[in-house]
Amino acid sequence: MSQQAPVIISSESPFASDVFAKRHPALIERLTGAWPFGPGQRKALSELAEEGVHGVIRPLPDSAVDAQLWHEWGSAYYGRRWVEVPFLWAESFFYRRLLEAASFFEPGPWQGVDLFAPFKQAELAGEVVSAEIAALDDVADLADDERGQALLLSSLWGNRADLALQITSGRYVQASGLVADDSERLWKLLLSAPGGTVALVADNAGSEMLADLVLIDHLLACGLAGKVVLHVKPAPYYVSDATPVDVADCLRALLHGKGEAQAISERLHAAAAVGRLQVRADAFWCSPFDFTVMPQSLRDELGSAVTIFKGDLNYRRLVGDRWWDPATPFAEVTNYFPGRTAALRTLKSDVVVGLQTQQVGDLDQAGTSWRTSGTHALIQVHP
Ligand SMILES: O=P(O)(O)OC[C@@]1(O)O[C@H](CO)[C@@H](O)[C@@H]1O
Repeated sequence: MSQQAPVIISSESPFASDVFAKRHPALIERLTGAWPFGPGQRKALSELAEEGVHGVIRPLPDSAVDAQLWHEWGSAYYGRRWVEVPFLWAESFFYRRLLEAASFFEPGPWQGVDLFAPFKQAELAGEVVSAEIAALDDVADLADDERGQALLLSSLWGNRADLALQITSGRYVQASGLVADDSERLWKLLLSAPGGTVALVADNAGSEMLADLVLIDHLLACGLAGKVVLHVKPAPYYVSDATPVDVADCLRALLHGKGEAQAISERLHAAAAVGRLQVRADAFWCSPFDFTVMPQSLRDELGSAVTIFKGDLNYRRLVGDRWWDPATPFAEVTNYFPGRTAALRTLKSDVVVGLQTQQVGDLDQAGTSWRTSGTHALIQVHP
């Protein structure tokens, strides 16, 4: 890479500043409304809300399971205001502190309880998901390549169903357009190594995971993938990020859907039983770093697969959460990554690469918040 762009510090970005000033306090308010938390948890949550807006970053208590790790990871940041440190690190630590406040890792009744479950479950039981499940019967009649493209786009736009984004922006945002579309290259890549391993690094549960599972079924059924490894988060994170339980919930929703949905769920269960579909939840996915410091074991694993990264956060971590010139080639910033890579992402933060300068000018002129509102999306592939 010729030159690294500066890392995004939240105070330099109106979008990132708002995440701390508005999104996090609103989320904490919703959580306190959704759970019968006791006084200790309520106090910890309201202190976290206050700290995020007016205070300085406090470390985890020494008694926390991973206190030592986070003490190291954040040594340069404790005692500073949340918006004055790298956005990527601070958001990740916020979600870790949220779990601490809700006693997620502590032995006791709240241990392992997904505090975002009420929101995830409401989405899965909602009309959007029912309509998606019903529509699968029509998609099944399409020719293979047409069906593949329809499922790829549905997995891509499923990323708009982001519960963190909805907390401050209302329900679903209207889709607008693709600012980069390497989908043809992605199909060529998959066709060039049929029967290989595809790694799908997932983002959100619910509607998006449902679409991801349907795409995975297609890749396995057409022989484009011999095996799919579905990477999810080991713990609740960024509100709607999928965990293994969310994968199981989506498979169950498909199973109860009858018709093609039921058939997909049965095929995926069968694939899981023989190891053709594997679910992995590596601790690295909840760490506050970009993928340049990915552990060697994960690098090796993804290096021999075609890896599809879903969503905004994975994009920020793949290209680096930096103030890139949007015309910087995607290949240049992902060159360090060991394998063949695709990013499927709706744009929900400042970071973007691989666009044309003229195109960026036109988008800026249109006056919309195209980089952060989830109205635009991209499919980028390397090599
Ligand atoms: O990874 P996802 O679910 O697509 O998006 C995560 C997100 O909602 O969280 C961050 C702000 O809180 C942004 O990067 C992005 O908007």
